[in-house]
Amino acid sequence: MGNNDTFLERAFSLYKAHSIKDMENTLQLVRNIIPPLSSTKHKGQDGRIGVVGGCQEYTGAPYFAAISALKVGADLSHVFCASAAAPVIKAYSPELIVHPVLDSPGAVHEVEKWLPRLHALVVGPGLGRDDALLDSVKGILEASKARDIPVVIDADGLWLVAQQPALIQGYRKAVLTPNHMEFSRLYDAVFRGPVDSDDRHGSVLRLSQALGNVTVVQKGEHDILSDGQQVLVCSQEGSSRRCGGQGDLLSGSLGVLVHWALLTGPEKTNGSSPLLVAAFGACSLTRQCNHQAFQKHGRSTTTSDMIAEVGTAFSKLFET
Ligand SMILES: NC(=O)C1=CN([C@@H]2O[C@H](COP(=O)(O)OP(=O)(O)OC[C@H]3O[C@@H](n4cnc5c(N)ncnc54)[C@H](O)[C@@H]3O)[C@@H](O)[C@H]2O)[C@@H](O)CC1
Ligand SMILES: Nc1ncnc2c1ncn2[C@@H]1O[C@H](COP(=O)(O)OP(=O)(O)OP(=O)(O)O)[C@@H](O)[C@H]1O
Ligand SMILES: [Mg+2]
Repeated sequence: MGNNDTFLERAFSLYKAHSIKDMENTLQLVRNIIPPLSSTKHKGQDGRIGVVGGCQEYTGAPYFAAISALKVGADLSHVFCASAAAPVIKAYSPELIVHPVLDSPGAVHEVEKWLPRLHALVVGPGLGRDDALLDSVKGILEASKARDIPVVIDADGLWLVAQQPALIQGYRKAVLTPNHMEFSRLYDAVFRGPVDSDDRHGSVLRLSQALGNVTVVQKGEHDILSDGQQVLVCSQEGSSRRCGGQGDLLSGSLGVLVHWALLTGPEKTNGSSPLLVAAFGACSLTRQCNHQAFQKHGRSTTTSDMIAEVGTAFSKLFET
């Protein structure tokens, strides 16, 4: 019995040491995709990101995503939202460019006009599930694919994808960031059966493969990421505090990192998919923000406290 305990402890610490080494290797790849700060660059070069989301009920989520993109290092951050949400989001922040277009009849055209000027779209935070709005978002996704623009799909954007997986099937520049519920919903929609909760790695791998190698990030106690070939695990230490909005910080950050990763290309990511490396970066960053904010605020930590940590968390992880 005693021997067995020692064996298990050793096996566990070996596993832990191995995974810490893996994490460190992958963090190094994230560092490789970060563009240097330079006085010769013009505004916009480090990223122009669009967030599609925000409706009468939810204004926090698109704000969190869009401000996170800026704090990570994008130069410009746009929000395309329903008209009722726009004044609220504008009032949170003078830093965001807010377009009250999503519930207008010409929504797809209004967003399409901006697409040539955007490097990546984050679709879903605070979008809601109104059919007319979702129908416009379907058109926006199709227009983005036609222009080869990378898309991060989160929250109610994943609700739409679960209704119509064909929308992103085979689109290699899509990253899906489901939480526990959103993952089950997607899995069930694609495989017509429940997730095997004992095999999270296999489930994420299979879902990515079935969707034609879109990148899937299953958030949870450990984040499991796959592009249908590799599976990565992000166990960066966070905290036990699970306030709403942490996922929005993740998807907004990922919008910028996806753009940077695609600019850099696979030569600098050691053969791993640039999108997978970007996703690992966003997961590590979100969890590190959570960790730092919790050190200061404990149980009262909120997503705004985490956003205040983005700069120092980023330096600690990626600029040391
Ligand atoms: N301040 C805001 O405006 C916020 C708005 N949000 C928006 O709210 C809308 C709905 O998002 P939801 O995430 O609630 O999506 P869902 O409506 O799919 O609900 C997810 C449910 O799953 C539960 N859950 C989460 N993790 C679980 C786990 N490990 N095991 C069991 N249950 C679990 C949650 O409590 C929640 O009730 C989206 O538009 C989203 O962007 C959220 O982003 C939170 C912040
Ligand atoms: N049990 C956990 N322990 C540590 N970190 C976690 C845990 N669960 C989730 N996280 C982290 O919190 C972040 C958001 O994940 P979460 O599952 O809360 O997303 P979400 O439900 O989409 O959030 P939101 O409220 O913004 O919609 C991710 O970075 C994830 O790694
Ligand atoms: Mg969410």
